[in-house]
Amino acid sequence: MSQDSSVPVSRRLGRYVYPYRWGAVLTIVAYLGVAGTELMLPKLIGYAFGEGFAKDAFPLWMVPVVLVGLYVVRGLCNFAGQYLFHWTIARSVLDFRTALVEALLKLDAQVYTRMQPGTAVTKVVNDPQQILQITGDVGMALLRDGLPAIGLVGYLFHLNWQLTLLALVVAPLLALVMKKVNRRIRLMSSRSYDSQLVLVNKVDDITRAWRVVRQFGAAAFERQRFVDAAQEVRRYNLKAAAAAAMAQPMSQLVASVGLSFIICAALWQARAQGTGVQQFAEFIAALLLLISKLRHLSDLAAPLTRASVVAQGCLALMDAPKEADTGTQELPGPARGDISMDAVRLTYPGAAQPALDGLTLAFGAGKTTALVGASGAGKSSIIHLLLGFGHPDGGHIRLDGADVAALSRAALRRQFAVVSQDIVLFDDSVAANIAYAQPRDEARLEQVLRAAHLWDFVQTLPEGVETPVGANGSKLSGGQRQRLAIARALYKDAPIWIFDEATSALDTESERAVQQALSLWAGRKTLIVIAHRLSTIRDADAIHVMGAGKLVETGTHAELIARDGAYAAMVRAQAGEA
Ligand SMILES: Nc1ncnc2c1ncn2[C@@H]1O[C@H](COP(=O)(O)OP(=O)(O)OP(=O)(O)O)[C@@H](O)[C@H]1O
Repeated sequence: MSQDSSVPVSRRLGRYVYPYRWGAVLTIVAYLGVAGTELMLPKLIGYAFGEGFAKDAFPLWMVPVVLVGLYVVRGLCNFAGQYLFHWTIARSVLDFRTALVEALLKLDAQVYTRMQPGTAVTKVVNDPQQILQITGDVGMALLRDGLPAIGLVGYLFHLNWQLTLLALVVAPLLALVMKKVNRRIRLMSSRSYDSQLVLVNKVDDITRAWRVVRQFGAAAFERQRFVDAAQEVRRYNLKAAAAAAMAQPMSQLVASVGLSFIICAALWQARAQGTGVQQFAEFIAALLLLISKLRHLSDLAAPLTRASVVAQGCLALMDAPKEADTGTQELPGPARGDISMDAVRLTYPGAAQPALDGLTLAFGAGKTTALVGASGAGKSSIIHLLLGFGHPDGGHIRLDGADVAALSRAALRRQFAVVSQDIVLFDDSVAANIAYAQPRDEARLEQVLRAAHLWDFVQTLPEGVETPVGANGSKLSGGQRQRLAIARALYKDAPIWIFDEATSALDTESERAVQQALSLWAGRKTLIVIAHRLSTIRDADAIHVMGAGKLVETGTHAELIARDGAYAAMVRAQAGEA
């Protein structure tokens, strides 16, 4: 949790508006200009009719000049007010969104396992605009109705301070009623917001899993799930609207109690002290005007509460645990690639069993080391720790003798190129996916495309290397996606290469690409291969066999076959399957 979580929401949002405060101030000035010209209009018309009938009055051409001039000034002020208002909001939203995406990029790995992509999209893209737009609109309405309300209170004091004080007696009652109404609005808005996130994630699921949905003929099922979730949103939105609709009648009810109270008191005062009817009428007229302003102000409670609920959602994302990057040590250049794990333990939050249970093993520099073992044995968890996505609960991991925990995450991750089980591609071109976040070098691009056996395929694409690959590479085949990921890893040219082989069978050409990539690097890079098909790793310098988070046995293929243990049994089992 960040320290910021104890700072009030309004103050935290204010930080994003503060740099553009002059925009806000000028907006107010512009709107004061609009109000000023509006006030001048009746005055000028009165003047024109009052003075204009005399023979030697002002020349007639002044009428259109002044009138049109006034409207021009009013129009300019109005335009400037709107423009400055949106300028301030847009700038603040940009900064707020940027801060949110920065937080998103630094989240702890565990947070991603809990958060659906739709939630992140809503919080980073939609919510900041909604929050600051509502807050801005409410601010403008406060200026429009709040300032005159304060003026009216002053005027009432001027007219009759005793009666005004009496009128203010209902203020605490009004505050109490509004507090109760607001609490209900907050509760319902918060439920509506949560249910809306559920709805967003349903759409996210439908889009992401469209193949599964169709395969299972589950369109009607998904539709119903969506409608159920949408019903929840509707229900809470209606409840929030009903709570908001209570604000005006309740505040008016309290005001009417106060008003009747005051009329009685004023009549009593008038009868006793003989106050004139005019003064009394003026007082009541001003009071009625004040009540009408309060009516508008009470309507602001609902949007403001909604904005505060949404803001809390965004700020919760900002406060979510960040990846700890306490290591400060840098590596001067590429690592040699000597990795050792010493009595490493890892238990994921909420897991009953440790994923790694006192694991001790090594990956030699420039060697090809394979990790094999049953599903869930802990192979990916080793990679998880090597890349610094998590921290061991016990033991040490060393890279070239340096404790990995002491290295900065950036220095550590620069040493690795990874082809993971789940290939993740960006909705961008072939080239952009390969030279991801790195300077583009055409010759190198061709070289890695050829090495990954993709060059010929890419030549057949309509736009060559500039062809978009679709959402997560959906326009490519499974094998092509895998080879693209290999090309990306080749392009990164890191000293340690991790290949987490997919369990699904590769087509022959992809398998050949994998084999060639492995042989291309064998002896030159430190290779860590998580293998499911043992044929891939026959030539490995060492094979670590894992079981239940522990190292079961280790050796070369020949040694392990000779030992006739777990590895030999796995080889026999796969030979039987083949
Ligand atoms: N984020 C997580 N939270 C909780 N438990 C996890 C998490 N990731 C993995 N596990 C658990 O840790 C154990 C080891 O998982 P790991 O992914 O390392 O196995 P693996 O050997 O790579 O399996 P596979 O060959 O199927 O990929 C499993 O029991 C798994 O359920």
